[in-house]
Amino acid sequence: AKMAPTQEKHSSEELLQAQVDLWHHALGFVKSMALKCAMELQIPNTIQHHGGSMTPSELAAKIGLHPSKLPRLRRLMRVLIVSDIFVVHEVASPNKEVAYGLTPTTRLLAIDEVRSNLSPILSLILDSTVTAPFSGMHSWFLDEHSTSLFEKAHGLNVWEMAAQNSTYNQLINDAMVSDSNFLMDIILRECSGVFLGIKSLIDVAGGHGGSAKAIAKAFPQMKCSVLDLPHVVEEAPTFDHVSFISGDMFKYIPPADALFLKVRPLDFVSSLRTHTQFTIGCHKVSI
Ligand SMILES: C[S@@+](CC[C@H](N)C(=O)[O-])C[C@H]1O[C@@H](n2cnc3c(N)ncnc32)[C@H](O)[C@@H]1O
Repeated sequence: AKMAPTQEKHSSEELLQAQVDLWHHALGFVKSMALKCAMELQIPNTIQHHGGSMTPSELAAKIGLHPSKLPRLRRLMRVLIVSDIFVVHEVASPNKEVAYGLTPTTRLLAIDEVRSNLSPILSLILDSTVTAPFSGMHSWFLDEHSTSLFEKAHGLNVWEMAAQNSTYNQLINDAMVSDSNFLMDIILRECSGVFLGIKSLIDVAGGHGGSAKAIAKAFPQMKCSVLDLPHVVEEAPTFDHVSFISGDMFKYIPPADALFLKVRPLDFVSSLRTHTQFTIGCHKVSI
């Protein structure tokens, strides 16, 4: 009798490469966690305050690590250097020491750059309330009634959690302001024309007013308001020229010349590239 076709034979090299690919993919989370760790150890700020360059031992001493952790600090930094989060260069010393430096990416995390500091939004993205639900993704798929991955894991949605927990409320509100400060500079630089002629504007679900503040500053004649949920508005700062309205956008939005709705859809398929869309009246702008 004819034998069943045997499994296609692969060379040892192909098998080993396939195994390495699996390992790389499975360990992808190490990149995120290394970034979280560097932020929590204040590494971007520490290097920035030291003039933009530090040797591993200088860095370890400054952030308060025991000398026994130095080899692991080098390893952490190697992960981040491979991802172009930091750079490394050799310093002119007899023992050929290296020094770590910042890149345009990490400069966005250094506290001195107040307007464009993205660490609050990254702290939210890397928070365990956001990352942990991903390990239950299969049960979300198998549950026909589940809404979001977050809700499946926590039993309530992000806004409900923020309403119940003031620390979480602050984490979210600060995150949104940091994203808005950064993006509004670019939006106002690239397409401020869409705002011309508008006398009153409401930023719908505008958080703590990061966007509204930037618009009001660029267009002082415009009456700018922010509509958001009560637990957000209660903690909102006060700004000249921006008023806050507490309410639910699904129930009532006060009239205005323009409604501004800034959303940031995450496109997981195209490897987590994000883009921003904002809508003003009939204009829909994507950057
Ligand atoms: C992802 S944040 C975006 C904040 C802001 N638009 C920005 O781009 O920085 C979503 C905001 O929607 C608010 N929100 C959620 N549900 C809402 C509702 N039903 N009515 C009004 N605001 C709501 C949240 O409190 C939060 O501030």
